[in-house]
Order: sequence, then structure tokens, then C-alpha cells
Amino acid sequence: MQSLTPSSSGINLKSLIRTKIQSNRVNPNRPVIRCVYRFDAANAAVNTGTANTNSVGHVGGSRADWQSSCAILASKVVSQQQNAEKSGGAGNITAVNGHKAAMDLDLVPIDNQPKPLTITDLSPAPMHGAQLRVPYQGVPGAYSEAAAGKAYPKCEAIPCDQFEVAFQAVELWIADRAVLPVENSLGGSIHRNYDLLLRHRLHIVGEVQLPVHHCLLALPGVRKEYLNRVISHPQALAQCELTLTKLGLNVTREAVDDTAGAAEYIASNNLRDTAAIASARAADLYGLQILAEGIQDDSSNVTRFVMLAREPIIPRTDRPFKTSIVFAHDKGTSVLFKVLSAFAFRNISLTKIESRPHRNRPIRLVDDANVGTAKHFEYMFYVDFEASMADVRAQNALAEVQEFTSFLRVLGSYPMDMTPWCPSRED
Ligand SMILES: O=C(O)C(=O)Cc1ccccc1
Repeated sequence: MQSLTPSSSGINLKSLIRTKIQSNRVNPNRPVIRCVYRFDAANAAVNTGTANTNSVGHVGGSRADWQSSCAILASKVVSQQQNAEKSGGAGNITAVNGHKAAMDLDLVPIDNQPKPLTITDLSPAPMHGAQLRVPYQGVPGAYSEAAAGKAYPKCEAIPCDQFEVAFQAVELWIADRAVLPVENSLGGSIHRNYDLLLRHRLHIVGEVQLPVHHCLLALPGVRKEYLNRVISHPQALAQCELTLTKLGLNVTREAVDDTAGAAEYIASNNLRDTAAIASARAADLYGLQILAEGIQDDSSNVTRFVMLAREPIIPRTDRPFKTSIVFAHDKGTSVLFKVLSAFAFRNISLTKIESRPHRNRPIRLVDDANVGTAKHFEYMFYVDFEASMADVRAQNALAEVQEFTSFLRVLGSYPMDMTPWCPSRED
């Protein structure tokens, strides 16, 4: 057995070689991508192309299988890139986004000439077939799965046991987009996930707002009076705190990785004293009954998710776009005021501004070459504004912001989710 180290893989698997976050889940065979540590060279040979997580026992089957898939896919990508480099100029292009192109331009009949690239060719597209692979943290029935379905209706949503794994799946070309909850109308920003955006080099390419309709789930026949404990994702527990008390539930609250995972845990352990806060779909999937529905404290409870890809999308001005940035400054007076003025003077509306302290916590920033450096900042500021990076106002505003700040990164410029939402039973 050969162990996979960052240097031997040639890809950054450092963040995978870390203490695995304890998961409460109990079924080791479910098709969830899990964090992986070791690479088995012998397995690698037989597991080529097992990135499809629909098949239980491949990606979801064991850590080694998934790691093998990562390594193989990554090495294929590298060798494809090397071949492309060796073969050189445009006349040798063999395929562009899956369309065969001319090998020898002089000999090709006129109507077989390669078509000019269009804007669609330049947008990040799946490298395999038509179905986008979209990893999310959690198990089927999680709200993130619903968000993936809203963003990409025909996608293959892939459950992962950690966000890190979802990010790595996209970085290693196993998947096309990752979905990440970033803020909630009740609970505010999910800071940990903003940290992930900084530690990785994926780009925000879209957003969806999802009305979240929580249910209290328990095994069939269990009544509220039997309950000692309610388990769920920390955001879900916080969003239902008042209602749980109003329901007269004198129970302990326990946080787990995701809402649907809580439902699955109760079902697979036959826990008759425990309820989960999760979606109605999770009740269906794991055979639980709904004891109460719509238990969020605010009926207009909405979570915002962002979609991440390896490449940014080309910003446009023919539809409403939003841009997300993060910046920090080392010293100086009124920096925040100056930054905000850069937007205000150009009539650019901000939809979010948030700071978070970073005094004693160096943050590992990754540059375009995926080289990580630790840097100390007192505060990081996250700003979302309503303009596309194709808009000259946004370009000028950012040029000005750059003058006042010591660190500035555009997390993405992407179409705004304009779909009207209203509280509904649909999760
Ligand atoms: O745990 C889930 O189902 C998630 O997708 C995260 C989450 C939790 C609570 C509200 C919205 C999203």
C-alpha cells in the first residue's frame, strides 16, 4: 500500500489528510462521499472512472475507492493537459467542450469547419455527458440537495459528509459544481463556509434562495411526550428554538452535520426518544412521521446558497448580476467608509456587508497557483453588491477599493436569483 501525500499526488490533498470530523451517521454503505486519507495503488487500477456516486460501493463505498478516483481523474486531467500542450496550436485541437474539431484545417470540407466559439462554449460546462454533478454536504433530503436541484434542475446531486469533500470533488474534476449554504434570513451568515471560500480557489457562479420549511420528525408511533432530545443542523435548531419551547418540548438539543442526517440517524438506530428537525422529504426517505410542520420561528425563513465552479462565469450586463467580494486592510483610517463610498458614488447597491474578526486567527489564502500562505488580518469584510463585473461602474469601484485595502478577492460575479419565493410546504 502506498500512502498518498501532497507531494506524491501532485495535487493538493493536504486538507483531506486531516482529522476527520466526527459524523453521527451510522450506515457506512450509503453513497455519500466521505473524507479520505490513503491511496491504494492496487485499487486504483481497478477503480478507474468510479466517480459516479449513484453506484453504492464505488465513491460511496470506501474512502480508498474515492481517493483512487480522485487521483486517477486528476492524473487524467494532467496528462490531457500535457498532451494538449505538446500538440500545440489551434490546428491540432481535437475537441472543444465535447465538439470534435478539425485535425487538419486544410483538408476539412467547408461545412465541417470547426464552429466559432460562442459564449456558451466559454462557460464552464460538464466534462462528461450532459448531467452536471453537484456535490453538497449532507445526505439525501438535506436542504442543500434541494438547493442543488433548484439551481440545476437536471443535475446529479451528490451527498458528501463534509463541505471540504464537496470542494475537493470539484477541484479534482470529479464534480462540476458545489453547493454551499452561506446565509440565512434568521441566523445570518454561515461564517465557516465563507472561510472555506477563502481557503479554496473555487468561484461563485450562481446563487439560489430557498424557503426552508422545517418539520419535527420521529419514528412512527412516537408521541411528543416521549421525547428527550431533538437533533439537527445547528442552523435548524436555532431557527426553531422558540417553536420547540411553545410546543412544550422540554428536550435537550443536539447539533449534527445536517438535517436529513439527523432523520437518518434516528431511523437507523430506532431511537424512540429522539426527534429530528428536517424536511418533509427526509421524513419520506427515512420512514419517519411528521409530528409538527412549519416549526421555524419565522415563516419567511429563507436560506441563500451559492454554486461554486472551478472557473468563473463570464459576467454579463443583460440581466441582473451580483458580485461577492472579500477584503481586509492592515491599517489606515476610515477604510470602510472609503470602500463603501466607492459603491455609493456609483449608485451600486450593497445587498450584504459583514465583518468578522480574525485577530488571532491567521487565514490560509490560496492564490491562482494553489499556493497557500498564512496571513493575519484583524477583520475580513464580506460585501455583495448588485452589479456585474462587466459593468464599468463595478470595475471602477473595485479599482478604488483595491487602493484602500491590503487584500481583495472577487469571490464571483453571477446572475442574481430573481425567483419570487413564498413560504410553502415544498422543501
Ligand atoms: O442540513 C441541511 O439540510 C442543510 O442543507 C444545511 C441547512 C440547515 C438548515 C437550514 C438550511 C440549510
